[in-house]
Amino acid sequence: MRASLFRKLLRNPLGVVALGVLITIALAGVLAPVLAPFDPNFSTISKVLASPDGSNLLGTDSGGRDVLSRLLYGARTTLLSAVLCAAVAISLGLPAGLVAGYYGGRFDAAANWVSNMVMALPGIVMLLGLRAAVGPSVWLAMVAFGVLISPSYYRLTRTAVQSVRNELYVDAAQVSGLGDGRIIARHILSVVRAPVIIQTALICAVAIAVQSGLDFLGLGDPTVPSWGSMLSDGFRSVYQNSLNLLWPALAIAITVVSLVLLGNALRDSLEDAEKVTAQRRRRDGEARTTVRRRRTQEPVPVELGTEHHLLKVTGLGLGYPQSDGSIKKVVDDVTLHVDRGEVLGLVGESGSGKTQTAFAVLGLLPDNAVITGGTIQFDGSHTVAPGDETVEQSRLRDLRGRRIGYIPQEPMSNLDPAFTVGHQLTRPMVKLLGISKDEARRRALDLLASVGIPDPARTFKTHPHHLSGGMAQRVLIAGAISCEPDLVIADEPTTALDVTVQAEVLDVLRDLQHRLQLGIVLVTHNFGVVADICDRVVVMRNGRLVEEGPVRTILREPAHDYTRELLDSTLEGKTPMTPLLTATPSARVSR
Ligand SMILES: Nc1ncnc2c1ncn2[C@@H]1O[C@H](COP(=O)(O)OP(=O)(O)OP(=O)(O)O)[C@@H](O)[C@H]1O
Repeated sequence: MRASLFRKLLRNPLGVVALGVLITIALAGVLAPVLAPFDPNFSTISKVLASPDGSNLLGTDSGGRDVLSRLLYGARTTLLSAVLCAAVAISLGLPAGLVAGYYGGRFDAAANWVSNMVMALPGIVMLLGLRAAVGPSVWLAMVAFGVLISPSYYRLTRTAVQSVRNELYVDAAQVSGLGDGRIIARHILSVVRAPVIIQTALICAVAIAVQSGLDFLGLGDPTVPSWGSMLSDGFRSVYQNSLNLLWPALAIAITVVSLVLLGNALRDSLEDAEKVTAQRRRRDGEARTTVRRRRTQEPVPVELGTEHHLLKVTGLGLGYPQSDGSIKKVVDDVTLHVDRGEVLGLVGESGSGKTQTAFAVLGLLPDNAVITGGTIQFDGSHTVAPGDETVEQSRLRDLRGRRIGYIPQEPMSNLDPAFTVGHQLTRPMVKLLGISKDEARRRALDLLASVGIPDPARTFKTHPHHLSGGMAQRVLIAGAISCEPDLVIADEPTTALDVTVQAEVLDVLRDLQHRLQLGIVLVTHNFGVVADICDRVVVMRNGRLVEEGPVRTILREPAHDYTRELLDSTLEGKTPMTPLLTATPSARVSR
């Protein structure tokens, strides 16, 4: 929950009143030993059902006990039992919802089953059974009720997590090298916090009603003063002293109504905050992929061949299982390589398999993707070894962020709106490079300057929604190179930007590539971008490699009709951003 949510709540008069009432009741309960004139169980036999007087301000009950004192101590019992119930429900439902929503799979299926089963149990019957089995205990009853109500937290959290786990900024966080634990704590928990707080206000109201109901039925612990037992006592003596029914009923009603009003006010504040975020997200497009997470395994060492490349993809095939049991191949027998200081353009029309190839290198394929053949080697080590059917995440964990950077297509969706630019830039550096926060801050400011951000100090403190698309893309480029990677995969890094900004961003990339001797794989469908920045180009169509060679050769003399068509369609009527010099003789593959 952001600070603005609390500020918005303070602007809601009903929310403020509800919060004030609840704080007052809580204080009354906490200070009961000081405020209460009598012990709540102290009985004056001569003053049974007495009317209010100087010593018993609200009179006495049927046992001659002071009503005011019992009311104050009852606030303690009632509020504590609500807190206990909510704590039990949260500690069971929240972690289970987080894990099930984030990882899915078997845990999700099992947790769903358990949650459905618990929800199907008749709550009151279970509580009555527990009372019969273990005797009257407010606390045990509330623990049991917490367990019974925990599926509501589980479902809420699971749904909230599922709604953000495919956000690109979650992928981007993983690519920047953050572990699942940190991603959950940093990006996911911030999304579920607000709904959980709202839910807690409402659950507390329900818990108070249930606890009072049990005491009213005489099923509670008679030694513990509570509003429910006072209500029961007042009900029995309503004809002798009707006020004894009024006080606990008022206390319960005011507390429950305040909790419900607080929950509603929080929800209104959250909806206001969400409207802003949703507008921003709609503007920036939807998330497109899920990130695969697998168990740890040791990297597989390989014998370095003579043709050692920074990145070497050999005969890569990948596909997706279909309902008839077959596998639809989306990448087939693709072979390519990139060396340090080289920019490889991966070109092809939409759906040609460029992004899938790049995601296989990054290990960002969806869970159901199957590697049908081939290998991927990064700097001599297999990330996809011969015979692998999936990309083993443990082999990429130490590479992503540190040695392989990623610049995504949609800048805004890849920055978490909840955190400042500086926070998002420095966290991976502190974790991956082991440097101090101050050092990371200095580096982040240098990085922002190096990608052409005019006022790095200001941008550092800014939240992403204050940035333009071009600025956000520069921030992501700064993030991608922050840990000095050897290879950067840029997936259509300029597509979402207008033409002038595109040229500026390409300038930044070109400059960094020269200065840092980066190997870059640039995924694009735009030959103009290729002409501007790439050294070599691989043309793909329908998942297969069509043609490969030095960029100038391909642009001047495309060997394949498809390349010519692609060139005609993208360069028609346009002048390449850099003049195409005479082609340098070099090996070229055409298929
Ligand atoms: N999760 C998936 N399940 C099934 N097929 C998929 C999945 N993701 C991608 N594909 C298919 O893989 C093929 C290649 O997609 P890919 O995203 O690599 O294309 P692309 O060349 O990058 O195009 P674009 O520029 O439009 O992203 C497409 O036909 C696409 O429908």
